[in-house]
Amino acid sequence: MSESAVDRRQPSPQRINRASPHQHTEDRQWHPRRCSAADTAQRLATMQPLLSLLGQGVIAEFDEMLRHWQCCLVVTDRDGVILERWGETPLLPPACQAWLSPGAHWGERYCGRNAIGTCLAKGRSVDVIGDEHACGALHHLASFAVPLKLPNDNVDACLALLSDPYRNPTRHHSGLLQVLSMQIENRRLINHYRHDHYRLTFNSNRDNLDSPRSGLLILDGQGRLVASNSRARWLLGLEAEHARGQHLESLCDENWQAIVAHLDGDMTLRFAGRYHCHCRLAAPISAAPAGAPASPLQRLDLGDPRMHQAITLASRLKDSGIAMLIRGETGTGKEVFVKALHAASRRASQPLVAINCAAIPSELVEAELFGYVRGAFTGADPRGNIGRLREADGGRLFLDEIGDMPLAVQARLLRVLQERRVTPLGGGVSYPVDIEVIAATHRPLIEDVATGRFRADLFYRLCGVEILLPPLREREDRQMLVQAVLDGLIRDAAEPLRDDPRPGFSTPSPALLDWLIQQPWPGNIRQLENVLRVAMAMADGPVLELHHLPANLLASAAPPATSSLGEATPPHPASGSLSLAERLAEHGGNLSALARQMGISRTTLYKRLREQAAALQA
Ligand SMILES: Nc1ncnc2c1ncn2[C@@H]1O[C@H](COP(=O)(O)OP(=O)(O)OP(=O)(O)O)[C@@H](O)[C@H]1O
Repeated sequence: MSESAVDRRQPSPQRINRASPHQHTEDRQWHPRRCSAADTAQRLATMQPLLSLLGQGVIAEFDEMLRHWQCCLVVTDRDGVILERWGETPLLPPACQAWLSPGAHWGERYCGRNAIGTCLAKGRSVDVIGDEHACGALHHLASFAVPLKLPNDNVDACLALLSDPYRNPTRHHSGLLQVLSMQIENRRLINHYRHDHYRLTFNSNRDNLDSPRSGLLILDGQGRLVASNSRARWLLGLEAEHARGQHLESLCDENWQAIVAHLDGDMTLRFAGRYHCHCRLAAPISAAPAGAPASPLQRLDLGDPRMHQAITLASRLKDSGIAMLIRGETGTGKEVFVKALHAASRRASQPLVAINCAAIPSELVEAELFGYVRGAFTGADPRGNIGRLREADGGRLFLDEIGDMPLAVQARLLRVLQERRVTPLGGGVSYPVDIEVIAATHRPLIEDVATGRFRADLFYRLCGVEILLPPLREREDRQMLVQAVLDGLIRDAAEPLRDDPRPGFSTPSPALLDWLIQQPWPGNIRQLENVLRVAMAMADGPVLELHHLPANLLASAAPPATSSLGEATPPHPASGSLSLAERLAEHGGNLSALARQMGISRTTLYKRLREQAAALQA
């Protein structure tokens, strides 16, 4: 008999057979439970992203080792419920095997001390061998567990190796688990941030840069730290909560521009003034020109062919002087698109001045646009006003809802665009302006030209090219967009909610994602954003579930009808038979609250109220 075989038959008396004075009490108190099939299925669905990541080759690499050690590997959710199992444990008694299959609940509240439950409770790796388990049914086991963390560092799962306790395999088992958990942590970080962040991998040995033991820093376009793996924080002596937001330049001796110049190549950086590390910087997947951060426009390209076409067109024309008219239903992201276009253009450092032609009373549009001299009209600011056109000098003027511009103002605007000079109201002096103009509308403006509501000459000056943004329900990248909108909400909430104990990372459960993707979204991305905001507020963890949405929100989706855009546009959600004025009264006159419920902007609501009032008077 070989030495290792002898070892296998000789369990350590201290660990395996040590009698516990409380053993019998504990046996009665602690016992693993099984979740119902429905509960297990729900848990599996929630953790699907992690399970498919494990299935994508992470586990396959260790198959042979599991067979050799005759042990099994399980992954559990945050409660300690086993979700999946790999490998066999032929030496374990059948009663024990039952606790290694999906649905078995290893939470400490049922099993007492055990590697899985205790690891999840403490948030660190734990090994429990033989009668160290509180539950007598588990005394035949040696179990080793490591926590798995989300990109925001919160533990959401656990990975455990389970075997009979006779092999004394602690060192190998915990080593394997550490490597696996690092690999999973890295994959999750890379997957989560792959689209618009840089990845800096570092190691003391150039040949080990691909190892899961390498440090990994996730950086934004300016070189600020957005996330990191635990190995990187350990190597650099960073605390998780203080690491975020630090600039890479404060950690090493090189400036960001010089580091970006080495994109995809190897380089050496000196960290903390002492440690020389071999490093490799990888670009975000969507970054187009090598070495440059992804442009704000490209970041909107999440995989929908029509959005891709719109973004490509805008990217080509952004500095050409050709006027662009952005058209799309309310909430499709026209303003976001214009802001991204401006930020990506040569005029990015100059002002982008937006004016919403639907929101300003028609008699004030001229004053707002062209400005006025002192005492130009009753009620005017006594100091005069230079007007939005001159405010935009050197930059870009964004005329939102251009279809609502009064005809008289259209004539004056046309003159300004032809002469490139502005004359304020009440004054004879004209001022030169250097502006690019970009306009947006939800209306088919060409039809307004045909009916005489919009000047043809102004239309052709503003519409060198029309860029159409697809409604959300027709976009093929809805899944990516849901996560992008969530990421935006988390970023927005980060500052004011710094003391909020809720996790800073959210992801929809498969069921919620499915539901979100199926909805007709009459209010497009704005409505989706509002729904996600509600889910985030209702959720008590990082996973947003369908049941986090109030029933009225779930019921508010309606089938598409035909709109003035000439495309399918659903009716307003939950419109019922109440007039807008009545619904406004129900909201205590709060325009924002009603607009939010309808999934439209305040401006659009205000306009619809005016239209309804006019229709009632007619
Ligand atoms: N690509 C995107 N990623 C994340 N959020 C987005 C995106 N596009 C739009 N949004 C969000 O959707 C909402 C509506 O966007 P935006 O105001 O640009 O739409 P719009 O078409 O100009 O609407 P309206 O016609 O009603 O003025 C905003 O709150 C914005 O933050």
